[in-house]
Amino acid sequence: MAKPKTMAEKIWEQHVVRDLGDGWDLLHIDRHLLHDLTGAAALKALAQRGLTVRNPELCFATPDHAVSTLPGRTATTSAVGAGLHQGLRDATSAAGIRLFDFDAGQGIVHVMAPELGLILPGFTIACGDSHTCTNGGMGALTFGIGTSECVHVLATQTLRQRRPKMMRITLDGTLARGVTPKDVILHLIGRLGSAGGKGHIVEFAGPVVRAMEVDGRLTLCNLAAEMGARAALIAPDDRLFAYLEGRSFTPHGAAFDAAVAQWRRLASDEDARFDVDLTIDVGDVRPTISWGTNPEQVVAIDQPIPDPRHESDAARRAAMEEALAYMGLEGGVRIAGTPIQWVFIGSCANSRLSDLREAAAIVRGKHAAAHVTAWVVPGSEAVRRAAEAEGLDRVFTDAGFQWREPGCSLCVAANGDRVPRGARCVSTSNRNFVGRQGPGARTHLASPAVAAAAAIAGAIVDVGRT
Ligand SMILES: CC(C)[C@H](C(=O)O)[C@@H](O)C(=O)O
Ligand code: SF4
Repeated sequence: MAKPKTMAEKIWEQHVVRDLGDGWDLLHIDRHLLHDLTGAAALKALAQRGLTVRNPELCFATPDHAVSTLPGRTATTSAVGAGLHQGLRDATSAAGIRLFDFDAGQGIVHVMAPELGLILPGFTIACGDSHTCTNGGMGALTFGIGTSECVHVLATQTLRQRRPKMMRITLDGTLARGVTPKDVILHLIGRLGSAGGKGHIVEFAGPVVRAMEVDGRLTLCNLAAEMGARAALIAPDDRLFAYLEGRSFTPHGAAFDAAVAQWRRLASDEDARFDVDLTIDVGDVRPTISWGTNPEQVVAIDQPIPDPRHESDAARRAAMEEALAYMGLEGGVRIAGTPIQWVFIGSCANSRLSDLREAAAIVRGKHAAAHVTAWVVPGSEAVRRAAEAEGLDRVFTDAGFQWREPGCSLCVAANGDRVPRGARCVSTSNRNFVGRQGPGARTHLASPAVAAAAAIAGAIVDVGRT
């Protein structure tokens, strides 16, 4: 009998072009996604080496990191981004690569690609970006790679990879009311640590994942990068097939049915062996928020910030003290009640339609606190249009929030926009590193619901109690 395999092993084996020895394989890449930073740089480097793109029809590009998100923007509104955007336009047009430009499907690459049906179960996906793992929520095997590896993929449509270790995290229980996929993944990162998934491809499984909408699965896989995982993925199921049917790049008619039959066989075999196999009951997870400068420094919203004086490990204690000093917080004090000045609802972690609905449900009929600047940045033009069609933009603008154009925006502050020094921002993004949202800016990672509630209250509040 054939050896039982994990889902990642099945996809991996279907894509091996050559065994390179020493645990390395050369893999075929089904889709290569390019953005305005690494994508444009890789195309430039390729041209400089006199090489051409092997399969332009398998490459798809969009400008997201450095574009302006100001309403009414053009390609030159962002002074930092203008050159990068033009570079991506020129290079993709010269290479014959399809560019989803402004007013033509633009968005954060990890938001627009799944919604267009560009990511299908069983595909291998490469992108010069660490959050490529988001796409594992679609049942794809992903590779977040560096610019030089992007050049390799452009030239050969293959990628050299070392065979990974496999980890499964089975999420058991039933989520409490008001607890979102973002809370679950922040909780998991807090519990397992920011190196908890290191060297592994993480498969999320179990009843909580099965009950989760596709958008939520994308959020879960997105933050696997913050657990150090090489990739994350979720077995495709009827919920995903229903999501995929009819999307622009999804197969249609009989081809779709045939694809579904193939996709059903991707799930890990019953007896498949994982190097690490965890089962975690998430029934008691509460809305969760980060307090520090690393995504593992999180706390349930009704709990006090951990006190470094109670930490016995000296290195950890020092890291906690340093984080608290940067964040302007004190250990042992309840996090709820901390005044905030900024809110950012956006990023590839949480800028899909369901995220905007989650935030709008809290904001509707209320107004942001006078001292708070609150931005809503939809993940893609398609999300923006869908949200506007159901009036969500008005819900936000009536409440004093800014309704912006799609892009990475304040998640990484690479387009010139930034949270001011010393300002405290509740952000639905995925990284809270020192200076991530601007020099001296203080970031608290949270769900759209927690961020929206904080904007209204002008302080971090327990959404369970608003
Ligand atoms: C700029 C890009 C290469 C980077 C990444 O790799 O993730 C960015 O998207 C981020 O989130 O920090
Ligand atoms: S939204 Fe943030 S995390 Fe996602 S790709 Fe852009 S910069 Fe990276």
